[in-house]
Amino acid sequence: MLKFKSSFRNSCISEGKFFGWWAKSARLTSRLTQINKMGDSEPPLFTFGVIADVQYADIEDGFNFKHTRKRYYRNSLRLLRRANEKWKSEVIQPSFIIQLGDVIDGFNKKYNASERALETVVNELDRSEIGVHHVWGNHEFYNFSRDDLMMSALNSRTVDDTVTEDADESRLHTEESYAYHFSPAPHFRFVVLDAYDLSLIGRKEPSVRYYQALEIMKAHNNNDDLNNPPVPKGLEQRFVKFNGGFSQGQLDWLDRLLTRSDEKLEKVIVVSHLPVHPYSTDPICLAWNYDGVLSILHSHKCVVCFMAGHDHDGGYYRDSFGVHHLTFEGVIETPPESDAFGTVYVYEDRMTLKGNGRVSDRVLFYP
Ligand SMILES: Nc1ncnc2c1ncn2[C@@H]1O[C@H](COP(=O)(O)OP(=O)(O)O)[C@@H](O)[C@H]1O
Repeated sequence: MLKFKSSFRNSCISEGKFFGWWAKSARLTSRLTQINKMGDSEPPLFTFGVIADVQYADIEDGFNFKHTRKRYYRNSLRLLRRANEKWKSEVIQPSFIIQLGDVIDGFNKKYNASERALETVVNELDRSEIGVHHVWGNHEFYNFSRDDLMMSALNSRTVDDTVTEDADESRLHTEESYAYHFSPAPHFRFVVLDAYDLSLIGRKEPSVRYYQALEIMKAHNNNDDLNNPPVPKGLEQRFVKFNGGFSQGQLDWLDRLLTRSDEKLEKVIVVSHLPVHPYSTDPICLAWNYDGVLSILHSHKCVVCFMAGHDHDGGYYRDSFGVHHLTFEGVIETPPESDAFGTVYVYEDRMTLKGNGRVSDRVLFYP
């Protein structure tokens, strides 16, 4: 004990400073304990799980396009299992899970393994018996056509028909885009957006939306390879084939829906594969018409949070309207010894994100 004390004291500058530090640290510990106790003693209204960019494929590890990040294609399934087991073991079971898109990797298409890979991840998710809301990302479209996705296990829009009181509205877009909403608890609503509604990968070539997307791309990107960004830096980088945008029809629907939520004094969480705030992501990952979405979000009081994937490094920004923009770290670029998923505890005045591995803890007070 004495030995420890003296060597410890040797590393401290002075006894006075040591006791000052000790008193400060003790106060902080007690405050943190109080905060934890407050959180623990107050049961959340409900909780939900979030995971992004699993990109599973039964292939050897690889790298991203720039060779700056390793991609762990097989291990991503292990991390998905770990997340699911954690959610399953929670004292308060999550009401649902949000899968933010790119659940299997585009490489599956090359190996004719798309169906098998999808079955593998869906079986994995099914083990917890917690309902999953699936968002569609670019890798969904590398593997499947929009028609195939509509018929697949990745179409979770049917889930909302059982939980929303606005079934008519949720069906509004059945033919047009994969956008829907659901209300898991009174005064809370989630909106799933289709960020590839206008895109070269999510629309068939002879279609109005494909040609609209082509026009947008031609106006901003002259490269032969449209996955190659038009500029090396800045917001214009987002005009690449692996991104997309929201049709005017979808934006009008979102606006109407949020007006209704304002009237009902709801809190709304919007989710999409592509982020919409430039400070919440590397701009190369932004939705083409991110600004159109932002101006709608900002014209309604009900919006509290926007969650996205796509940028595997993740990001966070609270904008000037108090809306939290969370971009979740991608599972695919998460080393085997780490994790990348979160559980969100929803309260009357805030949401608390409990992150795992690369996903940080955050307290998100409503605007
Ligand atoms: N700078 C770039 N130039 C050309 N092609 C690119 C560039 N960045 C990505 N790509 C291509 O775009 C596609 C999507 O990129 P990828 O990194 O797989 O997306 P994600 O981050 O969604 O996994 C891939 O085919 C990739 O090779």
